[in-house]
Amino acid sequence: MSDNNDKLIRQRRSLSLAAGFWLISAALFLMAVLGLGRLTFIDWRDLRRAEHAVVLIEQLRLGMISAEMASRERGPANGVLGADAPTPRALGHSLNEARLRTDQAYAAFAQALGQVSGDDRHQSIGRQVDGFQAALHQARLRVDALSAQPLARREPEAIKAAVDGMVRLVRMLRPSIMLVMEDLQQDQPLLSSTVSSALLAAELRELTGQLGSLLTPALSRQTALSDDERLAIERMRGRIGQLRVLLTARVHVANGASAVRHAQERLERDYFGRAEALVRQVVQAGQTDGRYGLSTAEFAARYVPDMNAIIDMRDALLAEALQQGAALHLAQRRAMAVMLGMTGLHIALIVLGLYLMHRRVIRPLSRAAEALQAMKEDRYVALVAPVQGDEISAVFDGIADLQAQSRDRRALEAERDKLIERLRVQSSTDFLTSLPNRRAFFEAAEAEVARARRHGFGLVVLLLDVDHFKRINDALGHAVGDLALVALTEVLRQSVRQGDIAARIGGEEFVLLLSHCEREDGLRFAERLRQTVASTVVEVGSEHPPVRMTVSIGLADTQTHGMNLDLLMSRADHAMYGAKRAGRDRIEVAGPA
Ligand SMILES: Nc1nc2c(ncn2[C@@H]2O[C@H](COP(=O)(O)OP(=O)(O)OP(=O)(O)O)[C@@H](O)[C@H]2O)c(=O)[nH]1
Repeated sequence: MSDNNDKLIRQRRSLSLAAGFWLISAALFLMAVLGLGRLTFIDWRDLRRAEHAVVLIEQLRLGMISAEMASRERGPANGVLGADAPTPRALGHSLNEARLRTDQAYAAFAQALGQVSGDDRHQSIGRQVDGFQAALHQARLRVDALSAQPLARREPEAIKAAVDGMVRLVRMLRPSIMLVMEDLQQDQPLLSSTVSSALLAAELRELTGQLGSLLTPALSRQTALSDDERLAIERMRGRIGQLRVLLTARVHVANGASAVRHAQERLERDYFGRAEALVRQVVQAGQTDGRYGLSTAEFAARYVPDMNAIIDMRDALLAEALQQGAALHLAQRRAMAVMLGMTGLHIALIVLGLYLMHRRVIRPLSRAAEALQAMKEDRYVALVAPVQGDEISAVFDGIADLQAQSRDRRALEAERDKLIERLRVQSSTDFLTSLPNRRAFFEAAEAEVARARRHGFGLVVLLLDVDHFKRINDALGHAVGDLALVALTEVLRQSVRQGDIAARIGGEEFVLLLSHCEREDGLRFAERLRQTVASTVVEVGSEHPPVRMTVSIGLADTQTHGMNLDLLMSRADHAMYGAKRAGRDRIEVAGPA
């Protein structure tokens, strides 16, 4: 029993299945949300990077165009520096247009850089923007001041300084472009390789421009090249050659788009074919007699258009990078959409799974547990399975069977108990008079003797026997005898007090145990009883005359005979026979044994 109680207490202390389920559900849900949230965040970050890459490529494009325009501005600037003052109208006009283009390109670049603000790197870009604008202004002032002087008074060093000032401008743009490039390299290494090829093309454009500028002084003089000029030109051609190899290798390795390959073919044909041949021709002439057979303007008219192939190459590479960026962006958006869809589906599945688990397993199990618990207290809770035909419904069917069996068992037990009670009553009751029988009398009398012994009160035993009862039977029949016995029983019942015991212990033999009673009182009671019986007339129907009875009574008491039921009974019996012997219808008090 105590083992069972312990088990019950342990069960109550442990977490219930439903509470455990909610706890695990919450943990599972949280883990799913965190895990999927993290994956979604990674996809979102990649998407932002892809978006950002497109912005960076655009910045680089604008940066390269700014460098190109600054480089292009050198053409009309050189023209103005080579022409006598006042500057011819057409030259001045084309210089102004070139300057406007540089300004516009640079303004667009600076604005694009300004869009990405905040961190230190972009603050340093801001400083570089300011520095470039100041240098541009200075370089232009120098060109303007020099071109305002007559040609003859312009010192070659001053011209060189003015030209160098313009060349330096392009170099000044490089740090800003490289900062953006670094960002791109970090975010999208694949794209950065295409963009760095475009940077190589832009660099090539710059060097080819500078090569043109190196040839221009000798062409305008129409004299042979000086040693310094030849050295500078060869160096420049060497660097251009290196860039060509690098660019070709990159395009080859990257196996670029057809637009890039076409641009490269054009580059080989236009610049490295025609323009390079022109340069070779000029250099050869410059190494001998300086008879070039063409003026600066004629050289520029043939050389500069072929340089456009380099810009086309750069733009094709940039377009390719932008396309790659857009494809990457699209792929990331798709990945993001798929991830969001999967996340939603995942969470929905988890919620659905938990809901079904709760509805179909946890809640029915709790109900089953309640029903089983209630069955112990004889309460029968009806169970309806959420789904028919599954394991839970089988459990519910089993519980319903158990409930039915339990109900039947309880009913049988109740019936059995009633039967036992009836048998118990029957086994201790005389069937004719309904008085306690001999066995029941002794049981009750023993208990009363024990109580009297404990509390010290007295008892009196009266043993009654109907006088000549056989005669009534013989004369009037057994049935009349029975009626007489029932009438006598009624007299006895009405005579005794509550707490006294009246019983039938033989055929026409009765006993009374008077509680809290001493001998004298018992004797008075017996006398009254004897008289009552003697005066009782028993009507036994119209066929027979009424019956009268007398009784002989033997009296024993605890004061005289002690607290011993057997002794009291035998002494009372003895006294009763004494009364019979003495003539009947009398009372005999038993003397000490
Ligand atoms: N009708 C009826 N008679 C019973 C019952 N039990 C015992 N008897 C009868 O009671 C009579 C008892 O007779 P006896 O023992 O000879 O005694 P008695 O005739 O009463 O004479 P004394 O006792 O000597 O006065 C018998 O005839 C029994 O058959 C009963 O339940 N019903």
